[in-house]
Amino acid sequence: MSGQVPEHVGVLGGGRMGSGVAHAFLLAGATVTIVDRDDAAAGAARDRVVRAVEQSVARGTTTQTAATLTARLHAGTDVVAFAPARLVVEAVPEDVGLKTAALRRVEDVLAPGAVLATNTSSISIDLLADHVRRPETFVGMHFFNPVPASALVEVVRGAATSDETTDRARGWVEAIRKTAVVVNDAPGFASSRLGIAIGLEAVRMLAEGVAGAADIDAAMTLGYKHPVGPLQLTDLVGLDVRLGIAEYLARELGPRFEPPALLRALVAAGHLGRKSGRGFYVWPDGGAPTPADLTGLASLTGQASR
Ligand SMILES: NC(=O)c1ccc[n+]([C@@H]2O[C@H](COP(=O)([O-])OP(=O)(O)OC[C@H]3O[C@@H](n4cnc5c(N)ncnc54)[C@H](O)[C@@H]3O)[C@@H](O)[C@H]2O)c1
Repeated sequence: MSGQVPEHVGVLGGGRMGSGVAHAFLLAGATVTIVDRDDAAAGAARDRVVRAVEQSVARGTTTQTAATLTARLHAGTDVVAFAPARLVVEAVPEDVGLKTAALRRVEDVLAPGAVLATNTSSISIDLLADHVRRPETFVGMHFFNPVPASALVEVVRGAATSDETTDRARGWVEAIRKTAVVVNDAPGFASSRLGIAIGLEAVRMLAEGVAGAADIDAAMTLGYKHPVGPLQLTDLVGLDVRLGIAEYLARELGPRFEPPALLRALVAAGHLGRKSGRGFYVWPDGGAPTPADLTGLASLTGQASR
């Protein structure tokens, strides 16, 4: 296990998650190379990381200067730049075809022994491992959004991931001052599976009239010290996103993850949560959310609502 980050870290796809991963490894002392699909995307990725670095310096999260940190940041479009990396984290969009092609391209330039990690939030590690030549050095590193504010990384080991690869990934997570949980490859890993289970039950309770949205959320924030209640969290993540994950888990794990009719009705009505201004709550610009009136929609589901 390593208490240090690798000297060189590669990040494929410098979007929301990739730029966060790059920022975390830069702060921990690595030289970080981001590769994105074209010059514009690579430039945007670099700008995102530079902004995040400047914020960290302003907040006093690091004693290094922004200039020192960004001197170790590179962004481009050719995966050949990953050749010196001991770790590459893939963070391209959640699409099996895109990811398998990208992983193969990266593996072609990596030195034997380098670890190739994927930040997939739902795709099976074993499924992706079927497309790489060295599955023993392939592992999931599931970062959470936003990366700088999140304390957790799920290290997801596939059937072929070696103990050494798992230990190195766990050590690197600790070196960027986050906590690793090691999870065997399974649909939804640990975090999404538990989070969705609570979220779906909260929607069913709302539809059955057990309690209103604010009371259901308070039961978890005050009763269980969750930072956000399950219905408000569903609004923040996006009802459409959570519906997609629930459908996937229902296919993989059975009917206990079947999405409630109320969730489907809200998505069909375009009530997707904060991003559309309305979900289980109404989200006024700059104001505090208030529980939405779901009477009409709940009746569409054929279930009682209060
Ligand atoms: N957003 C989240 O909350 C979250 C949380 C955990 C994990 N994830 C996972 O992280 C991954 C990335 O998600 P995101 O939200 O950062 O997406 P994003 O759309 O913000 O970023 C994707 C990046 O990949 C780049 N890209 C696309 N095709 C590419 C290619 N062929 N080669 C190189 N770069 C390419 C895009 O230009 C973009 O910069 C997904 O697998 C997602 O499931 C997302």
